[in-house]
Amino acid sequence: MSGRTTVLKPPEGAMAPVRHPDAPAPGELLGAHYDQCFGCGEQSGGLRLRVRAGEGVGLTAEFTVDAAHQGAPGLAHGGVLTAALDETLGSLNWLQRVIAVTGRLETDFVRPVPVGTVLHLEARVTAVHGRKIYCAATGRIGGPEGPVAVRAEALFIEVRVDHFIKNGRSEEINAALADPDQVKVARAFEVNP
Ligand SMILES: CCCCCCCCCCCCCCCC(=O)SCCNC(=O)CCNC(=O)[C@H](O)C(C)(C)COP(=O)(O)OP(=O)(O)OC[C@H]1O[C@@H](n2cnc3c(N)ncnc32)[C@H](O)[C@@H]1OP(=O)(O)O
Repeated sequence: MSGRTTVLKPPEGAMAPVRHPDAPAPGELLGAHYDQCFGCGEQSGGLRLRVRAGEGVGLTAEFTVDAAHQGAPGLAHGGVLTAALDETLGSLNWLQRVIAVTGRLETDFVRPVPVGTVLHLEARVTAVHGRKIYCAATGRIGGPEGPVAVRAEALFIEVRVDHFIKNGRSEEINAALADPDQVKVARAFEVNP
């Protein structure tokens, strides 16, 4: 796509993404990866994104823009829309059973998105090269087949659980480590990839 930085173009030798055999079935709702997550958790003012597994290494998500998400009066803030794209793209990792963080994310804002709108998101991994995961997403308004309002391309980088343990504030890390279910998911990805 014109205007994109070259780092978002998969290099020669990049591979097609592989859906993990234990990935959630198409149509299955993916739960929050962390209940305090701004994107998929339940906290007030958050995005409360609902993500469903799709076919291949793809998925869909819905984000309802509410008054807490405004930039201009009655319109969604661009950074909030980018966060919705980021969260949707990050959820793709669950289909590959890897843990990865956003390295680069480029967003096109095509149409303004009014408060009250349901943003219908769709994302897919396009290529993988070593730890680098290339992916793309769109957000449509007026229905899943409606016009594109936002779109993004991104590069995620695979990391180990240690990335969070080393860098996260100890208060939240200790609470997460004390929650066996949360850690079980993260460990399962690493021990049994
Ligand atoms: C108890 C705990 C439970 C935890 C349970 C799991 C929870 C799972 C939560 C997931 C959450 C998701 C939420 C939504 C997604 C976010 O929003 S994630 C948050 C936003 N992102 C970040 O905070 C990332 C901050 N950045 C970093 O930490 C580091 O820069 C990175 C990305 C880990 C890379 O550092 P690194 O591992 O040292 O990698 P490095 O060797 O520099 O680079 C590797 C390759 O990537 C390329 N690369 C790296 N950065 C970039 C970049 N910015 N642009 C272009 N290329 C890049 C390099 O050029 C290199 O390429 P090659 O030489 O291999 O061709």
